[in-house]
Amino acid sequence: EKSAFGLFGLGVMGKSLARNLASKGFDISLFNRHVDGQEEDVAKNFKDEFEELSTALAFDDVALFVNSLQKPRKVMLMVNAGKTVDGVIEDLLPFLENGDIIIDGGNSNFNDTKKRFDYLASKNIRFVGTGVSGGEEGALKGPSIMPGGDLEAYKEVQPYLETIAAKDANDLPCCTFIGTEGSGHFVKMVHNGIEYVEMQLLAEVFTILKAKGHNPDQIADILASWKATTNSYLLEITIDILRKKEGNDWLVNRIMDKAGNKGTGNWTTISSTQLGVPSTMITSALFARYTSFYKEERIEANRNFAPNNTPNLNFSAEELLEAYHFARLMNHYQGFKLIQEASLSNNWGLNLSELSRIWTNGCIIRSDFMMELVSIFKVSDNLLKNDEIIQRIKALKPSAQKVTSQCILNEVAAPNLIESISFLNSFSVANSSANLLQAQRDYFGAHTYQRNDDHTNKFYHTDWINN
Ligand SMILES: O=C(O)[C@H](O)[C@@H](O)[C@H](O)[C@H](O)COP(=O)(O)O
Repeated sequence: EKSAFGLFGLGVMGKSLARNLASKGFDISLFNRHVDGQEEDVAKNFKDEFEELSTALAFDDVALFVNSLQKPRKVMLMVNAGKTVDGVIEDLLPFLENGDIIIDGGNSNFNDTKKRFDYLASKNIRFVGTGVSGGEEGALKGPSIMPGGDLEAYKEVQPYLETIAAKDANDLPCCTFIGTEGSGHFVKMVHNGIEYVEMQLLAEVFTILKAKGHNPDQIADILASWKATTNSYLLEITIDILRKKEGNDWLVNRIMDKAGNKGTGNWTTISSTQLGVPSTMITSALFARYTSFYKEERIEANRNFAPNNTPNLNFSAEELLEAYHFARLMNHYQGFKLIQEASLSNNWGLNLSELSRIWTNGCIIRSDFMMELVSIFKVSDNLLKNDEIIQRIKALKPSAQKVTSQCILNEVAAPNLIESISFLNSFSVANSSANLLQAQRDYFGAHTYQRNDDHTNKFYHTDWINN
């Protein structure tokens, strides 16, 4: 009996997706290469480990794996992003036939996905570049899935992806065709950018509440009280993490404060600069991770610059919650703005309401606020033009100003919270000082400028030195 679906690559996510597919009754084939120097047959051992995989077929030979699949073959790659994907595609190609489908479910760069889409199309192989979010547990119980590329090919794999996906509040799959080319991986990339900020904001709340003298358990209690107002998956896991003890100490206190990253936040920042979109929150969250890596220099800088008095932060936990929520609003505004701009510049025609719907469950940034965005984006694509959001920002801004200004005065590190209010301050200036930048550029480089009393597209140059 041939398998209906092939899963290539049994890392953390691959294993979870395989068990998810099998538990939904799909006949699947599994492939994992031999790990160098190890006799172990990864796929076979994995299959034998779980009841739900009893009917699955396991392979470490590419030809046998491909041959075990029904036509058109559907092969989902769950391998590391980058060159590995191209290598695996080259390994598969000799055994695939016209019309077969490759799905790349890793965190691939959307530019690579576009190239692979075109390359494989030239060989009559159909390609679906799909974002998969939810981590190990999400992939097992129901991730959020963001497929993009070949719509007809998507229709062939839709039953598998939609069946394993998380379900939204109306029991609809958190999986929808995003758009052509690398659009699926693009929105997954920005999902991760938004994720970076959500995590950084919680880290800054942790910093502030520590500076106010609270221990991790007390901070977990405060965050738990916030769930009623604005719950999210990341808030919930942060509470669990802060409660985790190791002996008499909290485990979090034993973890080295150097935050890693695997590239998606970096790519989001690069895309923002290329598209000319001020994703200042994502960039500052990424740079906060980079700053954390300068551990030795930070210790030295702490000796030279840090104040030796106890911070005097006289704002309430309620005001901190409002500042946190204000910053989350700015984060989601910037993230969806980047997606909207990329959609326009690539002609992807992305639907922000549908995108926020598939992010209401399964993914890392699922939250109560994301649930609201589904209906908000039905009204307008721009959060800062939505009446209800405008009123909410106005109501939250005083606390954001109070919390961030006191963090600055007390030298408490809160770059993302501070960036959120700084961004709105800049973004809500009708007449900014960019006119001086234009004059300076024209002064030293004759770069010309437009005049605000001439509404044609005319550009002017002034000889600032001789006249
Ligand atoms: O949506 C998800 O399931 C996660 O985002 C997942 O994709 C992964 O955990 C990130 O890649 C972590 O990214 P960093 O290693 O860059 O923090």
